[in-house]
Amino acid sequence: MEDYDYLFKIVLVGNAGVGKTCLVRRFTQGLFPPGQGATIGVDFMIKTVEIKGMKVKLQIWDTAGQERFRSITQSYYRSANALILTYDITCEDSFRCLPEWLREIEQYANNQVVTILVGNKTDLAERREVPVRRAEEFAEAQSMLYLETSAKESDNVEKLFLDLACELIREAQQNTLDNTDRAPVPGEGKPISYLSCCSVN
Ligand SMILES: Nc1nc2c(ncn2[C@@H]2O[C@H](COP(=O)(O)OP(=O)(O)OP(=O)(O)O)[C@@H](O)[C@H]2O)c(=O)[nH]1
Repeated sequence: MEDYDYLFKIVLVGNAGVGKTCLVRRFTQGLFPPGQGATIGVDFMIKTVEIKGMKVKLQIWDTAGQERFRSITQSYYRSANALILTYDITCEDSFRCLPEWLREIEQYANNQVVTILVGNKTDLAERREVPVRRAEEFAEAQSMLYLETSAKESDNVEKLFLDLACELIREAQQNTLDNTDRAPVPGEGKPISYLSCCSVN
């Protein structure tokens, strides 16, 4: 027996140094690690949360932002249910690279993937280089959700992962409904569980 109702795979992508590892560590372990080194390849963490009485297991994959790991990290996109596309609000460069990340997503992720744009490091407001409005417009144009966070101050980090989990549950339930509503095609087999629950012994 599985000990959860839903299992979702979430992958974080974005330039090196934007704070992907810190976001994951803050959410899964409740800490902001000092002197966090660059991620090598990919890292993996699990956290189970409870949403509306359901156990939701989140498999969180933290990918390296450095270009040299790109061929490894791309292979993790395919099976992702959600992608957290992260930039640093104090680093214009990390925002300017977003179209490049979107091309990667388009090429390697499945077309059902839920993508959220995250501007991290809001605690460094005095060093902000990317205005909120600009990021909002970019996210809207790309049909992405958008949120700003601070892994350091723990601002919006819990909200980021829980909102994403809620959205994934909503989509999963919608897909189940769509499949259940589908009229049976003549000759198409029915699942055994359906037949057995209707049989009279
Ligand atoms: N002030 C501030 N610093 C942050 C925040 N998040 C991360 N940092 C710092 O940014 C630097 C990079 O953080 P990481 O989490 O390693 O960044 P990353 O995106 O995982 O980097 P790669 O593994 O190289 O892709 C570290 O020095 C962190 O301490 C934040 O919310 N606020």
